[in-house]
Amino acid sequence: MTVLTSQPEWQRLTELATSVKSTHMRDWFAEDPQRASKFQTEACGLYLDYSKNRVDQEVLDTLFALADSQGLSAHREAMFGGANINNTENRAVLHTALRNFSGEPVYVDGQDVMPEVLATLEKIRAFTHAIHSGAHVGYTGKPIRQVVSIGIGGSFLGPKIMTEALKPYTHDAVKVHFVANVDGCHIHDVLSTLDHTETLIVMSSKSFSTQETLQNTLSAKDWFLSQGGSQQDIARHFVAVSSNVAAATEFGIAEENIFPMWDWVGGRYSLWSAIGLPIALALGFDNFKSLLEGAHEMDKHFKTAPSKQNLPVIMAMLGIWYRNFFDAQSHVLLPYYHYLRGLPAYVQQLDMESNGKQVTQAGQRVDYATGPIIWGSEGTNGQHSFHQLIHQGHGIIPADFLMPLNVPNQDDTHHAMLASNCFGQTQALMQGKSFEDCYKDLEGKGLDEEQRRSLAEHKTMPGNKPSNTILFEKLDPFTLGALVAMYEHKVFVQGVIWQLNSFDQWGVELGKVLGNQVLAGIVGSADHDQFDPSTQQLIARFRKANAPK
Ligand SMILES: O=P(O)(O)OC[C@H]1O[C@H](O)[C@H](O)[C@@H](O)[C@@H]1O
Repeated sequence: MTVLTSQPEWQRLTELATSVKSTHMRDWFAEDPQRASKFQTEACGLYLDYSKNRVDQEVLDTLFALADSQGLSAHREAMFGGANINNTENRAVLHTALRNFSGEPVYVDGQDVMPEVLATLEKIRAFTHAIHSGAHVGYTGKPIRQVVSIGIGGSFLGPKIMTEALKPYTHDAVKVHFVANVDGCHIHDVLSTLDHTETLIVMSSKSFSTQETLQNTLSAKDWFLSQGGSQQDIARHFVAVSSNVAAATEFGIAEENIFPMWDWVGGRYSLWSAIGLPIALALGFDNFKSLLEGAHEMDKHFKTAPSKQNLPVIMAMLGIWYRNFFDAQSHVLLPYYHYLRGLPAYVQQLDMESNGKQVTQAGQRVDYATGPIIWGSEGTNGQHSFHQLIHQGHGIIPADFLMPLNVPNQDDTHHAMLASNCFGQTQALMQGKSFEDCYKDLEGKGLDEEQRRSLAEHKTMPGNKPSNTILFEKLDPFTLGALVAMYEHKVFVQGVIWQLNSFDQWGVELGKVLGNQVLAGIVGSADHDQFDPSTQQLIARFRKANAPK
C-alpha cells in the first residue's frame, strides 16, 4: 500500500463511498432545502454550483482534509515560489509568473524573472501595435492583413482556442489562421487563400525541434519564396516564439524577430507567454493583457481562499472522489456556448498530458487510479448524441456544464433555450426518471403487462449522475483567463494528491523519437530490420504506393 492509500482520510473516504453509493442525490435535495445554497461558491467572475454531486458535508470535509494531509499548501507555495517541482526535468513551473501583476519578484535559481517577463510582454505589445497600425508593413509596403500561426500541442491549442472563444473581441486589422497538423492538406488549404505580400507567419515552438512545426514553417517559407518573396524579405514576414533562440536563429529567423520564452514554462501552460502572440494579434494587446489579468486573479484566489471556497480545490477534490472512489474513467466538459466549443480539447491536453502518469514523483508505481480521460463538446449538440451514455450508460461520467449568462448579439429566444437545455440536462442527470413514473406514463398505450414493464425498464433513467455547473456573466478575456487558470490549478491539485510530476510528458516525447525513426525507414535511410514485423509491413506498403511511377 502506498503512503496515499494508507492515509486515514483515504480510508475514511473508502468507508463514506460505500454509504454514499446507496444514497440518491434526489433524496438529499428532498431532505435538505438548503442543499443548493450550501454547495455553491463564486470567485473571479465564476459561479460554481456543485450541489448536484454525490457528496455531503462530511465527504467534502474529508476530501479537504486529504488535500491538507498531502501537503497541498506547501506544494502550492513551492510552485508559485519557483522551486524545481518538475523534478524529472529539473525545472521550475512558473506559468503564474507570466501573469504576475503584483509587482512582486519571482525567483528562479536566485534570479528575478519578472524583468524579462515584462520586457517580453512589452515586445508583444509593441509588435502588435506595429502590425495593427500598419507601421510594420510587408516587403512591398502593404500592411499585414493575414497572420498564419504555426505550432502544435501547447503552441497551438492555447492560442487557437482562446482566439476562438473570444471571437466577439476580434480586432479587425488582421485575420489569424492556425496550422498544426503535419498533414500537408492543412497548410496548403490555409496558404492557398492568402496573398504572401500581406501575410505574417508566426512560428511557435518552445523547443524549436518539433517536426510538424519545423516542416510547416519550411513549407510556408517555400510558398513565400515561390510567390515572389526573396530571402531578405523573410525578415518582414516571419517571426518565431521559442525558448531555443540559437536554433531559431540558425533556422533563419532574424534575432530581433524572436520572442523569447523559458524552460520554466510548460508547453501546455504556455499561452500566457509569447506563445500567446497570435492571441494579441487577433484580439489586440489590451484583450490579451486582460486574459492574463483574469488568470492572475485566479492565482490569487487559489493561493488564499480556504478549501471550502476555493474553486480549483473543490473541482479537484470532487474529481478525486469520483476517480478513486467511484471508478469514474472519464470526465466530460460541456460548454453551452458555441465560441467556447474548443475548451474540452484545451483541457484535454492540460489534464491528460499532466496527470496521465502511473509513477509517483519519487519514482514509485502507483496502486490507485490517476488522471481520467477528458472529453466533451459544445451543448446542446451533444444532447442529441453522446449524452445518451452519460444518462443511461454503465458507471458515472462526472460533467462540467459551462454557460455564460449573456452572449454577444444576444437573441433572447435562442439564449433562453440554450440555458433551459443546459440546466435541464443537469437536472435530468441528477434526478433521473424512476421505473414507476415510466410505467405510469405507459398506461393506456395498448401494451400488455409484460411489454409495458419491459419498455418502462428501457425508459428508466437512474439519475444520481454528478455534475458541476459553472456560470459567468459573459465570456470576456478576463473571465476566460480566470476559467483556464482554474482548470490549470485543478489539475495541479490532483497531481499533488496523486503524488505525480504533472509537468513532464515522457510518453509524447517517445512518440516524437519513434516518429523520426520511422520517417528514416520510409525515406529509405534506415534499416527496416529495426522495426517490428507489423511496422515493416506498413512501411513497405506505404513505400510501394509512393514509389516513382
Ligand atoms: O512548442 P514545442 O516545443 O514545439 O512543443 C509542442 C508540443 O510538443 C509536445 O508534443 C509536448 O508534449 C507538448 O506539451 C508541446 O506543447
